[in-house]
Amino acid sequence: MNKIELRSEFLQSRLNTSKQQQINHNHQLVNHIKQSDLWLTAHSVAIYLAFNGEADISALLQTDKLIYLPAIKGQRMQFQLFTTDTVFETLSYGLKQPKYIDDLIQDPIDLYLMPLVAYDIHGNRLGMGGGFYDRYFASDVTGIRAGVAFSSQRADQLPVDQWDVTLQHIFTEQGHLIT
Ligand SMILES: Nc1nc2c(c(=O)[nH]1)N(C=O)[C@@H](CNc1ccc(C(=O)N[C@@H](CCC(=O)O)C(=O)O)cc1)CN2
Ligand SMILES: Nc1ncnc2c1ncn2[C@@H]1O[C@H](COP(=O)(O)OP(=O)(O)OP(=O)(O)O)[C@@H](O)[C@H]1O
Repeated sequence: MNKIELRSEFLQSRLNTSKQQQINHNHQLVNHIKQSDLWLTAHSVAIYLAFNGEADISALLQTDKLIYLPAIKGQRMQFQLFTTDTVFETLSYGLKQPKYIDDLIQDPIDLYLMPLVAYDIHGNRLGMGGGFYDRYFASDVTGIRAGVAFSSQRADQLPVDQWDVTLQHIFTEQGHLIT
């Protein structure tokens, strides 16, 4: 299967999980993340606001760490510091994000927790198809790349394009996988 077929299949299967199951899995996921050395040693962490049935780790917003959220404009994505003053906007397809700040200088971030549509145990990642994370990491970015997903989003072997950026870690409700 190609990426487009895999994406539609995994997006569909993600929507088939019951509400209660999702709540349980989100809770387990957040606990695995919070117990990990990755989280414990990071000062600044990029997370995301779940949409479209993604694993919801927004409980991590309540922390002493510096939390960053992605904001997109055109083809660009940057990570903006989340504070009590953060103003949000909702994009046409229902994605909520901090209002994009023009001419922002990107702070370095220790740990990136990324949403995904599917992953494999080699650390390959299939996203929404916008290429936002791939383009972001194509420029010199330090920081650890970790994917966040339900274990049902695991694929046997994803197709890989030359621009694809791999995951060094994956968190699911079942635990923490190092690729
Ligand atoms: N929660 C979350 N935030 C995120 C991402 C993500 O995957 N999840 N992104 C990771 O990249 C960026 C947003 N990326 C996106 C990439 C593609 C589409 C997209 O396919 N939009 C379709 C309409 C969607 C639909 O309803 O089918 C479109 O523009 O036509 C949306 C967002 C930044 N923030
Ligand atoms: N480094 C890059 N430079 C230019 N274009 C890129 C780069 N990385 C990805 N792209 C473009 O982004 C598009 C989407 O790529 P892909 O299908 O792998 O996205 P994805 O990883 O699923 O999405 P996302 O990263 O937003 O979650 C591709 O058509 C590709 O041309």
